[in-house]
Amino acid sequence: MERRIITTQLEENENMLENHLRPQYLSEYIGQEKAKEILKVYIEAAKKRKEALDHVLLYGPPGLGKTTLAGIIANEMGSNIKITSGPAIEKPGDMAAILNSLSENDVLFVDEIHRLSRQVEEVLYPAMEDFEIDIMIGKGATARSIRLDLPKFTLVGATTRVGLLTAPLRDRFGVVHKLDFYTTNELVQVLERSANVLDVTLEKEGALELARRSRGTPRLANRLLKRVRDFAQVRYDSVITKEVAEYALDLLEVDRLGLDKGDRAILETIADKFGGGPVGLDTIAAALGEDSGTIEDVYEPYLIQNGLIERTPRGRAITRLAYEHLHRPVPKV
Ligand SMILES: Nc1ncnc2c1ncn2[C@@H]1O[C@H](COP(=O)(O)OP(=O)(O)OP(=O)(O)O)[C@@H](O)[C@H]1O
Repeated sequence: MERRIITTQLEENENMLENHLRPQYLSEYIGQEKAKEILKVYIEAAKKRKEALDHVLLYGPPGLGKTTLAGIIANEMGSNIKITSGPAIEKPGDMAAILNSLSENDVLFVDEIHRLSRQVEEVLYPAMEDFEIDIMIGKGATARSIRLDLPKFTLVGATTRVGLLTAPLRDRFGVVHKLDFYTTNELVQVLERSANVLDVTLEKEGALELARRSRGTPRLANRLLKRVRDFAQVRYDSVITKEVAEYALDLLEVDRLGLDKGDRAILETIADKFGGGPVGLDTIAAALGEDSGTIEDVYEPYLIQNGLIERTPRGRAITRLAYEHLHRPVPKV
């Protein structure tokens, strides 16, 4: 399938924009009230005791603000943050080197932590528990391991697939929190904040239209805002009204539920080629010429969450709501 505007993966050049729009403190972080409340208490307690914060594991779909929250934790603690990711750390020695470079109370953020290899993960166990690492010195028969003390640090791990974490790693986090999709109202606040930073006028109805089509995800809301801003600047005196938002989003083929062409192709394929299902994931993938893992991880969660697709023991089936959304007659059973 072609490149998606609504993909939650970062696009080229988007990093700069993301950093620009990132809230710096808990008070600016919109929504996720439970996570904020818990973190506030833990952060205050750690600061009072002049200790590093307990290790924190954040999980949930991409683009909901895990990286942002890790940065906020460091800011609120008055510490520095080092950022890395599971796939970037290939060898146990790489992890040892990163840990060794930390200073007292630093935050180490490991994105996609479920992708650490077992050997790399094992370096983390004593580091997280006792702030120590074992390092091998020498080779062959003369090799021996020595124990090194580490500064007290806070590991903030993020994952979209918490089920893939091993039990020993998961158990070493003192705080484990799931981030939820944002409500439309919360996304309106995210958009209003971003519009301010980007210096574009966003009318309430325009914000609502964008929020509704952003799949509960701040990253998508910000991306759609940026695209629509381009339209508004070129044609509409830089004001994003409901009409401008609707016009631009329709042109971008992001529909009223936030679905794009790729999502609709999945629903249409199940409807047209497989009588609405149930049909196996691999069959759907083959019919679309798409990878089944991508369908399962990237497309399907939102379609299921919104009641458009059902998972049955015999495969995927589309729902009545999906037929209605596609403007097709619901088949009689
Ligand atoms: N609660 C929030 N309030 C305001 N803006 C937010 C919030 N959460 C996220 N954002 C914005 O959304 C964008 C994406 O957030 P972030 O990169 O933290 O997501 P993520 O969950 O870490 O995604 P990934 O796991 O894919 O890296 C950022 O630009 C950030 O400014």
